[in-house]
Amino acid sequence: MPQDAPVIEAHHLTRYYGAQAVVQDVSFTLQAGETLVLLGPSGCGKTTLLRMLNRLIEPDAGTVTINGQDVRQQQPEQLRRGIGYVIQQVGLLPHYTVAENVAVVPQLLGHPAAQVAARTEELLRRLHLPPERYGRQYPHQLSGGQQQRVGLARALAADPPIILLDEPFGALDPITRASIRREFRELPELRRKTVVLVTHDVTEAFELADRILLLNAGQTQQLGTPHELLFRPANDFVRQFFEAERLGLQLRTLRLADVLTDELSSSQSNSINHYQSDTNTLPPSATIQAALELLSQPSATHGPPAPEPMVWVSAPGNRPDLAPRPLTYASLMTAFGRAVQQLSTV
Ligand SMILES: Nc1ncnc2c1ncn2[C@@H]1O[C@H](COP(=O)(O)OP(=O)(O)OP(=O)(O)O)[C@@H](O)[C@H]1O
Repeated sequence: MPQDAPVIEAHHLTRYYGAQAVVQDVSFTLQAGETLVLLGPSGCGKTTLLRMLNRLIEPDAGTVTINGQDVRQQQPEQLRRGIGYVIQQVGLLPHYTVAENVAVVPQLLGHPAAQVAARTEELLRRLHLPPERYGRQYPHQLSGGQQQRVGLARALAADPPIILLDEPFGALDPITRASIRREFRELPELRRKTVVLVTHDVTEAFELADRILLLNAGQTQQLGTPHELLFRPANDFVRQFFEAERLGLQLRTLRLADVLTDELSSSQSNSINHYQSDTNTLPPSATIQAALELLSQPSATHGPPAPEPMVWVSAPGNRPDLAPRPLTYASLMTAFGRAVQQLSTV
């Protein structure tokens, strides 16, 4: 969970190319552990905004402070060693092995050799590149997805508190992309880090973001949680930007606890007699999408109290006295439709 002191503060950032303001008066504040996704159509200024955070581009107006210090007071090289940076083109050093590529920044920072070696091994293993197999290979011997994993390992190697990512999964096919994204999201160390990620992929933004900054023509259209952008769009641009994927985004954003409000707080349940196993049980914090996926598994229960596929929702943490509830497609979709209608009309 985010702590109080801001890690990154962007104040009124503006950048021109010629007469065109490609980033215009953009501000945001990020706390430790938060992930901000910069989202918007091609050319809207996402990369320019990201690169102003680590001084790869200097703003024409506005300031960036990191841990309370103006980045202009720091040498750009020094600043960048404390900030992990991952780009779509990966940018691995072709004449360095995989292990050497991962070790570059910790070595520059003077970390002890044994510590660097141990950290490199650990990261390669965690990103599904066993070091005994891949450590001595060269980048050209790896697939695009594997190179992208090395790029991530390299950005994480010195354990920087801040990571900036520019379309990090952009060059990959959709299946590899989804699986690396899942690995990325589940990396335990990312929970402590402050992450800013550029994408134009709406699903990716909703999967990874704590908050989204939606840009158009260099200007902030809305800064908020995925839930806020979806159900409280600030203007027509925001509403239309999500239109084509609205249903999928609602399924990924709403949680069982959001749609089963009455069911989960009611003490009237006789389902406990039928409750069989926890392999088909979801917590109330699971998304509707996760519940639909579990319902479609062959392992979904068929039996009392319902003859059709059925999963269970465990009681909320504050009501351990309640029994798990059965959930079928029909009951889930009814609750989901009711919740969407309520959220859309408030
Ligand atoms: N070095 C440059 N010189 C002139 N114009 C530039 C330069 N870099 C970027 N631009 C322009 O600034 C605008 C914003 O570019 P930027 O790369 O930040 O957009 P983006 O949202 O990241 O786009 P994409 O999603 O296509 O990568 C674009 O119109 C681009 O043409």
